[in-house]
Amino acid sequence: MVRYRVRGGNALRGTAFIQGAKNAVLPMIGAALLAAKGRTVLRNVPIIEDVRRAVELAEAIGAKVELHEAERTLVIDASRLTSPVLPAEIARRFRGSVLFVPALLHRLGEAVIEGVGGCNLGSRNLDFHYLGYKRLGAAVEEEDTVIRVKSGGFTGAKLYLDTPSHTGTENLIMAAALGRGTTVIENAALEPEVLDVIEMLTRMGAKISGGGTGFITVEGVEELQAVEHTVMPDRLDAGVFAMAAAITGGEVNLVGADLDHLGVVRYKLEQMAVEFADHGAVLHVRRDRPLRPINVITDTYPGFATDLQSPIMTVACLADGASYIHERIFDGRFALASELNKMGADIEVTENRAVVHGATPLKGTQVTAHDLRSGIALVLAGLAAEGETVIESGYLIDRGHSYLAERMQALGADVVQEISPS
Ligand SMILES: CC(=O)N[C@H]1[C@@H](OP(=O)(O)OP(=O)(O)OC[C@H]2O[C@@H](n3ccc(=O)[nH]c3=O)[C@H](O)[C@@H]2O)O[C@H](CO)[C@@H](O)[C@@H]1O
Ligand SMILES: C=C(OP(=O)(O)O)C(=O)O
Repeated sequence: MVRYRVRGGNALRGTAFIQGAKNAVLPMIGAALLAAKGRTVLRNVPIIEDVRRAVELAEAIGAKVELHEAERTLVIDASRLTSPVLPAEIARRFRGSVLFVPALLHRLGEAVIEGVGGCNLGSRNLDFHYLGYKRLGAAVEEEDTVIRVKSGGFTGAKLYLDTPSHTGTENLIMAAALGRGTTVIENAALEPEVLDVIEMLTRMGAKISGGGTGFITVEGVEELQAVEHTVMPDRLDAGVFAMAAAITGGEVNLVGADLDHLGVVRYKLEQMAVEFADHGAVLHVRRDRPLRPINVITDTYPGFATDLQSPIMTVACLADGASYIHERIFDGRFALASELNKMGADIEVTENRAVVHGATPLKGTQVTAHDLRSGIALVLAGLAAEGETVIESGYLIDRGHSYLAERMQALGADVVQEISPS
């Protein structure tokens, strides 16, 4: 059992190093498995539990993978894949497991999906993925909880997504990249991580155009080569550290954070009284005026990232007045509200809308992380609370944030990770 203990009261000051992006490295591991020869090298890899699970899953299907933690580097040799089965005990522990399907289809002609995990946020459908594979020529069979996809090679087609699914876009690009002919994907995701994956695939030899326009064209090629690629910085990790400075009235330098990647999140934080100054590759963040309340509507990029909705809910607790939050991406992403209420917050939730009545002082207590971002949002609450906040399960936080306690301590926060037998 992993738990975090946080003692509040310190304004964060100093320098934090922003990790590589979880939501870019996971599809990149999937992309590395498309290369039948050579070794892929991924740099700036975040040392998070989801990456550890992805390494285990890649090994379970036959790849040879080395995770060099100190160097934040992955070396992947996918020259021999041996099993099409994505075993439930690993695949159900993270969402990124779904990104291994295209490589299995290209390399082994079959993928057996015993389960896909990820944060529990309400419905997390995969119909766009399966419908897309079918339009490219695959057969999809469902037997109880197991899904079997078979393909004797993909043929280009016109695809569309009802909404711009992040992993759906990445998977259909990877499926089309080694197909025959031209595929067009309409209403494709615009997230910076998707563009970084396209950059890596292009370096591997894929022919992809229209990234970032919502209208992607893929010309299939015969093979893809193993390459070296540096994972982009994690905009969600950067957003969390910016909010940690904001909630404590601190001042931090975020090395590697890219202000443009924050999209609307930047403007919402500015409206709350957070100041940003871009010094090249270092983002300076401070807050020294009272926090103002905010209206947030989550959306796909460049709208307000749903993954930062929980953290900003915590910050809103300390703003004087009512903040309104409308969650539009997931239908079950407000489990945080009742945990914050245990700490003294006053949050009302009606379906996918929340009203945060601030400012309410927060008091440390034992709280539950229901998912990765509600977990990190509770760490933020702990930083601003009186007394000690204990958050379980810390594993969920470690799924997406690397060396959290160490990086928070470097800013003067009292955050400790505790590991005990469960
Ligand atoms: C590993 C990864 O990259 N995870 C991110 C990815 O998740 P993920 O790729 O799973 O999120 P999607 O963009 O696919 O899902 C968003 C919404 O679309 C719906 N949908 C999606 C696919 C589909 O086939 N059918 C369907 O109905 C889902 O139920 C959900 O309500 O994007 C999310 C939204 O930005 C982020 O919160 C996650 O951090
Ligand atoms: C929802 C998230 O992740 P995943 O899709 O990996 O569950 C997240 O990162 O907040």
